[in-house]
Amino acid sequence: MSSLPSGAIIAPSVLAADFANLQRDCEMLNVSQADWFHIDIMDGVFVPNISFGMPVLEAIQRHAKKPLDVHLMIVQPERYLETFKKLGAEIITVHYEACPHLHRTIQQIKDLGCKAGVALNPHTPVNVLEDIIHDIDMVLVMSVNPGFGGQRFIEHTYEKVRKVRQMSDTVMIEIDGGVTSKNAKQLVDAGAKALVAGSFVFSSENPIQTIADLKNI
Ligand SMILES: O=C(CO)[C@@H](O)[C@H](O)COP(=O)(O)O
Ligand SMILES: [Fe+2]
Repeated sequence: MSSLPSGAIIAPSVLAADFANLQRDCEMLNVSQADWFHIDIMDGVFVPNISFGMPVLEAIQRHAKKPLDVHLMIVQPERYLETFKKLGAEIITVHYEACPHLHRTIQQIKDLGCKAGVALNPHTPVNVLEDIIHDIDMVLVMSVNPGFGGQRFIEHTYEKVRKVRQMSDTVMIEIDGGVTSKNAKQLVDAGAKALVAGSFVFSSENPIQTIADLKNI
């Protein structure tokens, strides 16, 4: 991806924001050192939880002044790609496990002018990406089972990140789930570039400072 910051990209997950104060939390992210807004879309089918949909994303878009990094935990994501683009998505990530025609789905995302990411569940080996990795902009390595914020980081993630980095020098690697200041540096050292953090940021006393701490690992 072009014009990337030299350090880690910090992408706070809006799933952990206070939805009764969404504008306030978006404005907090705007003034913080956060690079992206991470947007978790869950359909209750691919994952056992429903997060939020288009009206909420439309509200986020009105207040967010940074790129929207949209993580689709839904079946048949190709049905909604155009809508997510219209709602401001700059990066769209679909799950390998949800896309039988992954190459086509990736092309559709790129044809919309978005960056294309592929997410892997914790049990999915990285070698399934062998024939697609050079067509995508980002690999999202799930470091928890998708569906919920606030879960514990799976330690095997470091090994997966190293394997993805061996497959490609250039692909962006994003880590999602249970990221804190305790594991952030080791993840970056293993080859990660973008770190998603939900509860660690929004449950902290001073989210702006917490984001700055992650940024400066
Ligand atoms: O995609 C997901 C969960 O499925 C994540 O983006 C979580 O929202 C991250 O939250 P924390 O684990 O950082 O609390
Ligand atoms: Fe996510």
